[in-house]
Amino acid sequence: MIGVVGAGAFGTALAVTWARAGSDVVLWGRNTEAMAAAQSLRALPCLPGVTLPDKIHATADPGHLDDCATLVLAVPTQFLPDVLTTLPAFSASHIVAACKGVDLRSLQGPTTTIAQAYPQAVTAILSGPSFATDIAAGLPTALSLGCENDAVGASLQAALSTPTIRLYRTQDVTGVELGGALKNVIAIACGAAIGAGLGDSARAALMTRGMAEIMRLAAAMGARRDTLMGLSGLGDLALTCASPASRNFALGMALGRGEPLPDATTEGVATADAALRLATERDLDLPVTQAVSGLVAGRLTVKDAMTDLLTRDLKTE
Ligand SMILES: NC(=O)c1ccc[n+]([C@@H]2O[C@H](COP(=O)([O-])OP(=O)(O)OC[C@H]3O[C@@H](n4cnc5c(N)ncnc54)[C@H](O)[C@@H]3O)[C@@H](O)[C@H]2O)c1
Ligand SMILES: O=P(O)(O)OC[C@H](O)CO
Repeated sequence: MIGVVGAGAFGTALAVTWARAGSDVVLWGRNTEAMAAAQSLRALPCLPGVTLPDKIHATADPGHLDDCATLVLAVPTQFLPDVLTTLPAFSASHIVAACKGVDLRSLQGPTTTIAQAYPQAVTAILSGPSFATDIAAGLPTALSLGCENDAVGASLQAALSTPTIRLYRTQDVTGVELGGALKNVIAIACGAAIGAGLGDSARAALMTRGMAEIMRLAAAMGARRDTLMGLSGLGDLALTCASPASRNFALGMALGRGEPLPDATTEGVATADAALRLATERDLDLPVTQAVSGLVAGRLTVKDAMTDLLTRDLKTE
């Protein structure tokens, strides 16, 4: 049985696809009334029009997660430590993070946070280009599964792949985590460029230089280059920087149009500052990330940010 913690858009979409593929799934959300309604109406408002298969048990009672050998945590990264301390201890042997961010307080990726709470469990990270709505609609998706323990990684890869979700496996957990987290920051930059009318060429430049920043920081933290050139990295960057369906890209577009910050809990907002701190500790320069940090905090306008980026010293590629 698979336990999914977090009945938001992504957790629900994953639960739906695994249930459709034949797994029994416990879908846990913190709101008792909302989860009782989900269990009886077989739907959740975060995924309109999607019917919860019978194999999903929607609940707000964490006791129902006790029998799950595998737990998948699909909550926003900045809330993960709270979720882990609020919930009772579980006996799950495998815990998979499905979050895309770096915790701003600890500067840790989700698997490290989980491993501290559950030292007995093997942790893994599931990330890659995927909109919850696409997964729930049964559209084809390919994701990266990062797990240091390759035997457990292989069993999770088999258990969590479905006819519509294909998982690729790697032991490079850091690379998968950082690829998914840092692409959100670059998506905000690209959205801002498009929202401000700076054009597709500017977006391509930001994607490319943003990818260089992702590689620079990730390599300094021990990630492998080929991981970042894979699904969680280049793949997710391509999706998120090109689609207004991305909350990070849409947030950037709003800022680019001169509107106030729409939602400070969007993953890329906190992760921009976390990435900058990680870079400062390593004496690395991340100019696009720095621009995003200034933009979301209201310290910079898009015009100022572009001027800063364009007037930097000229360099080799
Ligand atoms: N939505 C997508 O298309 C998508 C795709 C891939 C990955 N992700 C990632 O999945 C993660 C979750 O995103 P989502 O889209 O499901 O978000 P969401 O906003 O739809 O849902 C978040 C869930 O977390 C819960 N939550 C929020 N704050 C909480 C708290 N303090 N304590 C306990 N629970 C809390 C909410 O109630 C909700 O159930 C993020 O890291 C996101 O980047 C999302
Ligand atoms: O809506 P976003 O910006 O959180 O993006 C969703 C997924 O991460 C895309 O892979």
